[in-house]
Amino acid sequence: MSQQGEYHADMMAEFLRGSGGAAVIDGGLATELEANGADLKDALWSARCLFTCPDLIRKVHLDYLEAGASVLITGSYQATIQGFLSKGFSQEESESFLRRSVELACEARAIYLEKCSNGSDEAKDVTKYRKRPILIAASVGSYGAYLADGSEYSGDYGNEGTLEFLKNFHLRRLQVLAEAGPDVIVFETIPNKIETQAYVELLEECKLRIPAWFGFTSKDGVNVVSGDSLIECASIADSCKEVAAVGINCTPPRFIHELVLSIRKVTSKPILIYPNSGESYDPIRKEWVECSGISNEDFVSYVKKWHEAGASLIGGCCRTSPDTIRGISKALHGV
Ligand SMILES: C[S+](C)CC[C@H](N)C(=O)O
Ligand SMILES: N[C@@H](CCS)C(=O)O
Ligand SMILES: [Zn+2]
Repeated sequence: MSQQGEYHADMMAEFLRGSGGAAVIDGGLATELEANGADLKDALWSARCLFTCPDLIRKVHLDYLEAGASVLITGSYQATIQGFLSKGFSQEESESFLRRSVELACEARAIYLEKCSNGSDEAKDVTKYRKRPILIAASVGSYGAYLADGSEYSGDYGNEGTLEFLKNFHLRRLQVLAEAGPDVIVFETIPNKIETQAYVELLEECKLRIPAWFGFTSKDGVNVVSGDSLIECASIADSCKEVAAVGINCTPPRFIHELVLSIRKVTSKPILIYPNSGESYDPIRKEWVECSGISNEDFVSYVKKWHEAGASLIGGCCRTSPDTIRGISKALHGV
């Protein structure tokens, strides 16, 4: 393994050791922003909150820490320079929103850790306040997220989906997010092989000096949503020394066990999973079809099996909440 690869692997091993062998990722950020009254019916979706209600983003991060999360994923999933420019913001403003997404999560962590050690009565509630290692993961949503038409769930980018186009699309955003000081970059809801390749090439060219995590999305439990082979996508991620964890996000819980077993065949890196509730998304109405998902209790009942199958970073994606995270934390750590 290269020196950089070893450094990232050591950092992950230390984080997982400090997390009792398995770490809890947070739950749906957009979901919880919406539950707190934010309006996401916009092409920027949750990224809109970076300028309409940044304090709410910080509050939701804090709620997830109090629920037991040890990884906060930033509000930059649908935050792109191109998306902000098309709303009339300048390049400078667009870059500052990206930086803000990381700062808000860092601020929530600092507030939380201060509360853990300030000796107040509130801090004595060990179900909410436990000093522990906490990572800030800067979210990079796929090109399909920017398109705002749900194409992160199809991976169908038409003629624009070339390697060069995708690399150009993500380059500056990735640099700005990395410079804002997160612990990790997390590429979320990756729908196809070409975007996987684009991310890996960018990571190899950019030398960000922080590890990257890859989360693929599947709708059949076998392949990624485009129909490209998950095994091939996960192998491409595994081959990159900058990649420190590989896994699945925003995918129905019923598919996760098989997907973890498949990924384990092609990587020895830590496996992350943060499924959605299993509901389907209507990208035109920007609403979830509620009757199609599972309950928190059913979601949490899977957690131990996912861990036994090889997942060591476990959380929730869209339509999961602090209650889901409390359940995951209890299942893994008893609190
Ligand atoms: C992960 S999906 C629910 C995010 C929202 C989507 N890109 C949209 O703009 O409708
Ligand atoms: N990380 C995003 C969703 C990715 S599908 C969020 O939680 O809102
Ligand atoms: Zn999601």
